[in-house]
Amino acid sequence: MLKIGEFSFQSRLLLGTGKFHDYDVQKQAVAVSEAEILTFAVRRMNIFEAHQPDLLDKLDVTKYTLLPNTAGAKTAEEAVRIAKLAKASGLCDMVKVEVIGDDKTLLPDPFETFEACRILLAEGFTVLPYISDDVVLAKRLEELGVHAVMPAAAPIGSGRGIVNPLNLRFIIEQAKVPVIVDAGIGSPADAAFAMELGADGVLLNTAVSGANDPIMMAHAMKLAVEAGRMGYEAGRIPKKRYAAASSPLEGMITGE
Ligand SMILES: CC(=O)[C@@H](O)[C@H](O)COP(=O)(O)O
Repeated sequence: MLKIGEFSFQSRLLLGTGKFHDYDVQKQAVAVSEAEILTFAVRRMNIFEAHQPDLLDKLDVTKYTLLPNTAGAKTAEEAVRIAKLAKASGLCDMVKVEVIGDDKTLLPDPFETFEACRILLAEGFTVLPYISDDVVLAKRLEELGVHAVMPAAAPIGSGRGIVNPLNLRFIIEQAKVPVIVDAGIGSPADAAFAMELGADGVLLNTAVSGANDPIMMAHAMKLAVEAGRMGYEAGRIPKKRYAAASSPLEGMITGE
């Protein structure tokens, strides 16, 4: 069970709704993923600007928890404004805080992200900041009171997978709130690896929407997240330098 603030979920896979070429494919991909949390960029929606499309048009939104995100914000003030607009539109008051600090890498601005989180927490939002895999920032945000942290595996849309597993592991080990690995996941193996590291969930978009078969990939991601989690809970064997026989002659049950 994934618990974020007051909310509880069976699924540990969070899905982005953008960049699908076809809304029917998006709908089917969302369904087979069995994701319960869907995120979308408020600024790309017609609630923000009338000419924008409705990314959720084909989806039965009553079946999901909608996680508005503040993509497109470059300052704390913009992120707060977007979050408030989403809330005023009757959407969930859980918000993914995304404040981009660099246009080329789309990496988040830690200072503006922190400030946006401070303001939104004071206003009663359930706050999930998207951050780099910065161990100290994750800690500071937790102390501030955020409800989850969302460190990037790699830059958004890069599909590079987990570039710094050690940092993610440090973030996970110290965390007292859920850690959801967000952005840069390229394949089911990446998603399973994040879960095996001990992440509480994975958020991804491009790996599914950009796949040759987004519906099959959504299914694969669901299985990968479940398998990774089970592997983590089961406890993997330690890595050894040398071989250890699979059928040793001594020290095992003999049947006598
Ligand atoms: C949809 C969303 O919130 C993205 O900003 C998110 O970070 C996913 O990134 P990928 O597209 O790399 O999975």
